[in-house]
Amino acid sequence: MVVASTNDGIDDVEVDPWIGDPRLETFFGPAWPAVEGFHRMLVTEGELRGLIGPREVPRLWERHLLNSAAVVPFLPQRGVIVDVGSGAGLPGIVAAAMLPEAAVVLLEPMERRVVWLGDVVSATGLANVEIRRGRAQEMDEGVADAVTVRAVASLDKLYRWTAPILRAGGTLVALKGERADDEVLAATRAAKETGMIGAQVRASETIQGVAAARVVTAERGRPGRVR
Ligand SMILES: C[S@@+](CC[C@H](N)C(=O)[O-])C[C@H]1O[C@@H](n2cnc3c(N)ncnc32)[C@H](O)[C@@H]1O
Repeated sequence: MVVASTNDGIDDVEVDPWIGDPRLETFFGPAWPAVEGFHRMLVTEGELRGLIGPREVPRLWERHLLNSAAVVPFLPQRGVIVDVGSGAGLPGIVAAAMLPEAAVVLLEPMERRVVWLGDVVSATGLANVEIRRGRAQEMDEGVADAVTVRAVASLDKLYRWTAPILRAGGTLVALKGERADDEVLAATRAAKETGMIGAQVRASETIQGVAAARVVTAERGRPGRVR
């Protein structure tokens, strides 16, 4: 961890080691201006607006923005993606920036966070984002080609909440941590009951040297298909 001493070591400030690293711009490509703008807003306003803790600021790139980018390889280039429990906009804003031809719906029940998401969309100019205030259980049925989710609920709950949102053949893409395999096992019954099939834990790489994210993917079964 990089630490900058601002006052004879009395007031040490942790610095994000990714600041100024050219590999970020290369990795994000055309999405870079929007992702960089989003990062800037999180740094300047994120803590103040209660979206991230102070300790997260120096970890924004690796733990949050690159981690969010890890869902993109499992998402369709076009179609409707619903990000359930967007919060600060993770992974939904990053996915929208990287998939400009997809229509991304950020679903978030908390008013304060909905306002923030609107501010982010205005500031970044992302034209492919719709913000909806509400809970997953209240969302329209069968509308999504994919659902993304990070840090919202256990996988068994996510199956129950998101299977109805997905069209048949649509994919749930859930960022999970170390216990991803255990969660898949624990959700076996919920998978059967909700018609979610083919759950897999995938290691998703972003930039070389960054620990791969663990992503659970599962598909909403098509009627009549053998599981
Ligand atoms: C811990 S935060 C995670 C936010 C963001 N996905 C991230 O990774 O930083 C969980 C978010 O899920 C939202 N949430 C909780 N229950 C929900 C539900 N039933 N449907 C949709 N969102 C929900 C909360 O309001 C909150 O913003």
